[in-house]
Amino acid sequence: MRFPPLSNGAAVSAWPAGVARHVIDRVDSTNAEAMRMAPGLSGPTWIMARQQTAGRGRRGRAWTDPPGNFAATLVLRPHGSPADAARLSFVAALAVHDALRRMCGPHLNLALKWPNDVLLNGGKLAGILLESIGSGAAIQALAIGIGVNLVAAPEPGDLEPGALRPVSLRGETGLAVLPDDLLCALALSFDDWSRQMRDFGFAPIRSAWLARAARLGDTITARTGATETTGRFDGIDDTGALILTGPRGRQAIPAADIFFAGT
Ligand SMILES: O=C(O)CCCC[C@@H]1SC[C@@H]2NC(=O)N[C@@H]21
Repeated sequence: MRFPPLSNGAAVSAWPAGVARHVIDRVDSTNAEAMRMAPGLSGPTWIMARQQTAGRGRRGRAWTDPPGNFAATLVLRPHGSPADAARLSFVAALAVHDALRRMCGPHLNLALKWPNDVLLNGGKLAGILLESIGSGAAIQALAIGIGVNLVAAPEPGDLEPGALRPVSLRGETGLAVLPDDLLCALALSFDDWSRQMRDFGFAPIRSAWLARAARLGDTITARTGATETTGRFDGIDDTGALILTGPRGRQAIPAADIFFAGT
């Protein structure tokens, strides 16, 4: 099937073999729908909604997306360990980055922010939320939810103090990318990167992610609950934890929100 070239980002028609897709007009959250559908799915499936009424973000935050923005969830039955499942968030961030570059061109000023945001011109363009059915060694299904502000970004006043400026692709560049086209590009890109991880492990994912990382080598702050750690951002380890080097030496931080000075 060929999508008509309605956007000024390149239209994408190919779709990875063995992967299903469901497109829904309106749903509470594609991640919630993924959890409901997972028991009946026979293989990897992308669920995309044209509108979400109760989109969810990381750490219990809400995620708003009007029609025209991208909201989709990939449901997988992960074969590896729970740690491998967590590493798929880096695969997803790389896939979003590369799909947008492929559609919009190499000059699109994209970067990745740990753990898995995609930035455009330094503002937050896309977020990723991993949720699972089952836990530990018994993960039955993994939902990788991806939201991209293609046409509109939330008002900064609706966000928590210190949150990165939200941006949209259209607002920053004037480019129009259709959610259906991005879904195809993203599904292909995710397929490529997840094969890399299956065949060669996390090392190539880690290096590709670091090559696209924002503020590598800069001083940043990681906040987990009431605990704040400030230090030099020295990369990620082989579990995907953030490496910060500060007055207390080198620390690996498995989960946090990070803040850049001056944003
Ligand atoms: O807080 C974040 O940065 C993560 C946002 C993830 C939003 C996406 S939109 C598609 C999927 N469905 C949801 O309810 N959330 C994710």
